[in-house]
Amino acid sequence: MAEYSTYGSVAVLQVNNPPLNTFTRHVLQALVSGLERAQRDPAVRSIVIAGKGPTFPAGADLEELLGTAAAPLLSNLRMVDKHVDTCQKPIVCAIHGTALGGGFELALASHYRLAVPSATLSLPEVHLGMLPGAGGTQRLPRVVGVKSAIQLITSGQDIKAQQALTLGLVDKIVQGDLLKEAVSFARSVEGRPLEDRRISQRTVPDADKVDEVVEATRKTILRKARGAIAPLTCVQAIQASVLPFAAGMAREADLMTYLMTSWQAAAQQYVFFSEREVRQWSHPRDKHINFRTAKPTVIKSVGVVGAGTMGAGITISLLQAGLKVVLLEVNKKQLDKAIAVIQKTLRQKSASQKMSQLTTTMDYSQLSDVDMVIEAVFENLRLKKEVFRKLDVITKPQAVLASNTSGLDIDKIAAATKRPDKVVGTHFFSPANVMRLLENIYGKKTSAETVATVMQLATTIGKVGVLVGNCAGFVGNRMLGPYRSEALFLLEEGVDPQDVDRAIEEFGFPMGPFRMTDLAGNDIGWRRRIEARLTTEHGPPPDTPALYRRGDRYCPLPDMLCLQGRLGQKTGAGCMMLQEAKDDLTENIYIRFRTDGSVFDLRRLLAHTKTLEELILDLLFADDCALLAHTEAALMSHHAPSMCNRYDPGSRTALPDPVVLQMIQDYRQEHGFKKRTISSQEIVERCLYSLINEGFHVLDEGIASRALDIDVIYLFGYGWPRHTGGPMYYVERVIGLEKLLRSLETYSARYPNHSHLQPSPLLRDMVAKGGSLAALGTTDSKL
Ligand SMILES: C/C=C(\C)C(=O)SCCNC(=O)CCNC(=O)[C@H](O)C(C)(C)COP(=O)(O)OP(=O)(O)OC[C@H]1O[C@@H](n2cnc3c(N)ncnc32)[C@H](O)[C@@H]1OP(=O)(O)O
Repeated sequence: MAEYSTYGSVAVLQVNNPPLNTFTRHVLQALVSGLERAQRDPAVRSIVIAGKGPTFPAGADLEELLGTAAAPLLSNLRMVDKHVDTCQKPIVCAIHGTALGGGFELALASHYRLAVPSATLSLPEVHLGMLPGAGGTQRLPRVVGVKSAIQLITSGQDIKAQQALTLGLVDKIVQGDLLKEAVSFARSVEGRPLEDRRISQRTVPDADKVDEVVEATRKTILRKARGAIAPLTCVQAIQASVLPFAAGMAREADLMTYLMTSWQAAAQQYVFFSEREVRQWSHPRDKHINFRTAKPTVIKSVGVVGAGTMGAGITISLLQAGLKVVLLEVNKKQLDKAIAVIQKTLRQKSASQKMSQLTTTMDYSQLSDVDMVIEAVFENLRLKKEVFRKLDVITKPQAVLASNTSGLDIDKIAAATKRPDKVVGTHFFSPANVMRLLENIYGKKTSAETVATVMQLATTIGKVGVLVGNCAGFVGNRMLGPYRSEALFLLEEGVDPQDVDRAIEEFGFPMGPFRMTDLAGNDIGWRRRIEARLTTEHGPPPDTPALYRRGDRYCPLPDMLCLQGRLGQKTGAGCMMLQEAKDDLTENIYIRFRTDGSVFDLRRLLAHTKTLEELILDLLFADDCALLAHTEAALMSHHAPSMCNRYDPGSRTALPDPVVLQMIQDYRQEHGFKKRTISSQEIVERCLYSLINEGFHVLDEGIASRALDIDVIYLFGYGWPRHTGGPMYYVERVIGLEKLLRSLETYSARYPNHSHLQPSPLLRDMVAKGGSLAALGTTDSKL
């Protein structure tokens, strides 16, 4: 637990609790015993505290902190820190790996800190809905000042050793053998006065500005917190650091109790474990196939087909993980553009050496030797099948073939090959090198080995991989469907788009449904609806009622907006940016017409905006697959007006567009909708409850195996607010399943033709039998 040894006058205490040396009550008791022994021994004149194995303590043991042992654990930690702080012999912390939370707090209570260059320090408690409750909020500001302490504690960000040295958090960076250096350093400071080494005895450098600093940062913290209570509570604790140390500690302890007993802390700790639990996957249809039984194929090289935004992002992720990549793109200009983006991103990350692992090509035969291919071409089933047919012939028989699709049928794609067992879906989220989620989709014939391979790939490239079944939209986008529909129905009834967005953003989403579709591109859903024959590129299908499709209520507003060329924010601009974007546009439009054998005069085109929209449509639905890649490029640089908002040049701030508001008003009048005032609560409930209700269907059908899989998908792919634990956790632990059922019953009685508001049979069953989502398919008792 804490190994004791002496090197002459130096006692060394090494925390030994693999794998991360986290603090349990027993570890802390062992540390206290070690400290007492060293203090008692007259031959010992200094003490070194270090971590055995790969790291310095990574903080309190969360499993213990979640249970009934939380209070004793915390009080033990505070006691250890007090022992260390007040010790009459100098204590040196030797830091390697990650000194996190309580580990970093122990280091701050010590008199000296040495670190290896690769060490990372941080106080990440805010991500767990807590604050650094063992003196972190009191000692850190005494070193770095209130302003920096607020920044570091409310973000929970990593501090690399060099930065820690600059901030005065570390006294020395050690290049060689850390323990040896720490022992000799400890020996060198023996007998020196300790008073100025005790951080607790220092004053906060910017104490006179504390109120000013808090006032200046409060608004930003509140905005970033999106409803989480921990960040502002951390600030309150930091504010108390200007008080005498003991008073500040008492304030910290009170605020810690408040947070520790909040539902938000429980939700965020659930998120922590769920993020890791998804790695322990099992096949929803056959539990014998799981992370323990299925062996992944070793992947060393990956082909990426398509160098659009997604393909480039995926390539960056793979290169950053040290994999070899062959990037294939049939369009030379697009390929060059992607190479420039990849180069720039890797350079920003100081990882330019990774470029040597990249081969770019326009020739499919270059993929003959890769272990796996990720296809990332335009979202079009015909095109994807064509690509898979080619890949099946060219790649080695054992290569895994993955499709980056956001909702197309994996079985249909697999059927284009003679190796359906090796075909799988890998749904990356945009930007693919930034977003953590990877939704992995198995088809009917996908083998256990292939599933294990893509789940392993997620871990290798630092993503959170979640295994799901095959259905339209998989888990994430399928659940988003009812949410979007309900948002549109709210427009019909009298809410303006920005009011729907505001209510959802107040709940904690970074973006409401309309800003989100504006950003992603409204044409994506439109194309999908056209493929599903719910609409056409010219308007509703003939002989179709305007507000119904196949017996279901349908809101045609987004189709109407797309028909007017309101395709989305794309590169962040509305009509006003169109003029400034001419050059890019010229290039892409030129490509398209060269393929046609003709050259088009863009200036004439811009003079007739309608013609431009027609051209975009023409490109979108072009039969020639080769054109589709150009289409994506053309659309990316086409600064079309957004669906519901306008955007000032260079800004991402959505402004309500009077044109759209008028259009919605005319629409309400035409279809006899009577405008009524709708509360934010109703907006949030109807949108989110219909999404969650779909989650119950997804579980019922075995598309997701566990509620936590859905939560992780929403947390890491869709911006669901982390402090609520995810949609399924939130509804079970905060709202209550019974209340969800009653609300859905009320809304579905009021809107009998909104099918997604009809409570799912699984929900009804659970409420009737008192079942629990947490227990459904969960493999681990931690949660
Ligand atoms: C009051 C509160 C106080 C005083 C605190 O200290 S709160 C805790 C502060 N510390 C943290 O928040 C650290 C959390 N852990 C991490 O950030 C990471 O685990 C890591 C950076 C330390 C290591 O990352 P990585 O190498 O990727 O490993 P994993 O994240 O996969 O973790 C390996 C297994 O260890 C379990 N784990 C990690 N941290 C803790 C912890 N603090 N308590 C208990 N268990 C922890 C994690 O769940 C993994 O378990 P398995 O999934 O393998 O079963």
